Amino acid sequence: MRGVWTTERVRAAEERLMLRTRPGALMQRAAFGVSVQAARMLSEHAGRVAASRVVLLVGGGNNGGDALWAGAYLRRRGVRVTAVLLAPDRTHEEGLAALRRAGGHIVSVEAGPEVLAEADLVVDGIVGLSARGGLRAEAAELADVVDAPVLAVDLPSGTDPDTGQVHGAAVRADVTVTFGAHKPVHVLNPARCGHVRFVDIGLAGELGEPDLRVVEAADAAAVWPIPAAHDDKYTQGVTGVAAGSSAYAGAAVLTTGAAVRSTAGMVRFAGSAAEAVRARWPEVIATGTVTDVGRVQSWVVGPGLGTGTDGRETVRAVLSAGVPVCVDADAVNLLAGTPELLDARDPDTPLVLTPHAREFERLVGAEPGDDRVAAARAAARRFSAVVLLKGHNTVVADPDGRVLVTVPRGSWLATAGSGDVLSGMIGALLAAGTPPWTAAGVGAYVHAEAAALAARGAPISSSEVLDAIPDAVRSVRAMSPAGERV
Ligand SMILES: NC(=O)C1=CN([C@@H]2O[C@H](COP(=O)(O)OP(=O)(O)OC[C@H]3O[C@@H](n4cnc5c(N)ncnc54)[C@H](OP(=O)(O)O)[C@@H]3O)[C@@H](O)[C@H]2O)[C@@H](O)CC1
Ligand SMILES: [K+]
Repeated sequence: MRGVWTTERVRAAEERLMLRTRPGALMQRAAFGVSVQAARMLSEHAGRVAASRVVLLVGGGNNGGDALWAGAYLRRRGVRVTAVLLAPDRTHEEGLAALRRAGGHIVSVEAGPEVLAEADLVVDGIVGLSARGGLRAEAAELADVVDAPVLAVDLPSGTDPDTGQVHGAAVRADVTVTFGAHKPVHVLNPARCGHVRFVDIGLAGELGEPDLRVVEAADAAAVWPIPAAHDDKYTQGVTGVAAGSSAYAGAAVLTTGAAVRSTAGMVRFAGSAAEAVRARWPEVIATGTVTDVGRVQSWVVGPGLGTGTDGRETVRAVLSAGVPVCVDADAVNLLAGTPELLDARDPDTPLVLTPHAREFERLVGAEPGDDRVAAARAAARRFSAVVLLKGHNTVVADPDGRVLVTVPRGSWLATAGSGDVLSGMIGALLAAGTPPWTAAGVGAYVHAEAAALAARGAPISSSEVLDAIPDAVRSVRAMSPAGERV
C-alpha cells in the first residue's frame, strides 16, 4: 500500500528535516526535481529542451520559490524561462535572484497572457501546501488562457491539498511533482493532478505512519484467495447472500454472481429470487429464507432487498448470525430507519457498511461533505464497522482510524447494479477469512480493475463487470510479484 500524508504531517516532517539540513537545501532538491520533469515534458511535447519556452506562474510563497529555482536550473539547459510574478512584493527572494542570475526574464501579471501564448510548457508555482479556496482572480484569469502542457509544483493550484476539492477556479495539470510524500489531493483528485511524479527530498524517515493508504495491485494479489493443493469447496469459505426481492431479482443475481466469480468458495442464497438465482448460477444453493440456508462464513445483505418488514427481519437475522456481514443498499437504509437493528449484532461480529453518498446521509444524518475521509472515519467509529463510502474515490475507514482509498480509473462503475457486484465480492473475501478493512479495500480495487478491463473505452453494464472479475484477479496477480508467489 502506498502511504499518503496530510499537509499538517508533511509540514511537521519538513520542520524536523530542516533542522538537519542547510537552509534552502530542501527547496533546491525539490526544484531540481521539478526541472528534471519539466525537461522530460519539453522533450515529449516540444521535441526539444534547449531553446524551448517555459513560463513560470509564481505566487507569493515557497511554492513560487520552487518554480523560480526550477527555472534557474532549466536555464542551464538552454531553456528560455519567463517568470510571471503574481505577488511581486512577496516573491521568494533567493529564487528570484537565482533566476535573474541565470538569465531568466521576469514580467508582471499584465504581460502574462502574451508570454503564455508562446509557451511550450507552463510551471504552476502559484500556491502549494498553504492553498485555501480556489484561485484568486488574477491567477484564475491567467490559468484560463493557458494552452500549453502544465507542470504543477506540489499540487495543482486551487485544489485543496487535504481533500482534493475545488471551490472556484483551479489549475488542471498534465503532471504534478510531489515532494517527499504523496498528499491527499494526489489520490483524491487525480483528474486535476494528471500524472503524479514523486521527488525524494529525504522526508521518509520523518513521516511516521501514513494518514491514508492507497490500495495497489500487490495488496490485492497478496490477499486474494487462490485455491491451493489442500483446499476443497469449504476451505475458501461459504458466502451467504440475502438480496433481491420479487421486484428486484436482478440485484440477487448480480450479488450472488459476484461472490461466485470472486473465489472458489461456495455460495448460498436466501430470498424470494431463489428461482432466478438458481437459473443463472447452478452452482449456488438457493433457498427461500436466511434461516433455511445452512452454515455460512459471511453474509452479504441488502441489494434489492426492499425496506419492508421482510427485509428488516432478514437484516436482523443476518446480523445475529455471528459471522462477518457486508451491509449494502436497502440494508443500509433499513439500519438508517431502524438503528435498533444493530442491537442484534454481537459487538465482535465484523461489519462492513457500503453506502453511497445518499445512503451515507440517511445513515449518519449528514452528507459526507468535502472531507469524505473524515466523514467515513467518523462513521466507522460511530458504528464500530468498516465504512466503505462509494464515490469517484472509494474511501474505506476502519473503526481504529485507518483509511484506504482507491484511485479512480475512469467512471465505468457509474452504472446500475455495480454496487451489487461490489458487495458480492466483499462478501466472498469475508467468507475466506480476509479481515474486513482489507476485504473492503481490496474488493473495491479489483472491482474497479474489472470495470476498467470490461470497458476498454466504452460504457458497460454491471453484468460485464461481473464477468470480468476473473480477468481482474489474473491481472492484479500478473502485475505483482507477490501474486506470482501465492
Ligand atoms: N517547507 C519545506 O521545507 C518545503 C516546502 N516546499 C514548497 O513550499 C510550499 C509551501 O509554501 P508556503 O507555505 O510558503 O505557501 P504557498 O503554498 O507557496 O502559498 C503562498 C501563499 O499563497 C496565498 N494563497 C493561499 N491560497 C491561495 C489561492 N487559492 N490562490 C492564490 N494564492 C493563495 C497565501 O497567501 P495569502 O495571500 O493568503 O497571505 C499563501 O501564503 C510547498 O507546497 C512546496 O511547494 C518545497 O520547497 C520543499 C521544501
Ligand atoms: K502549485
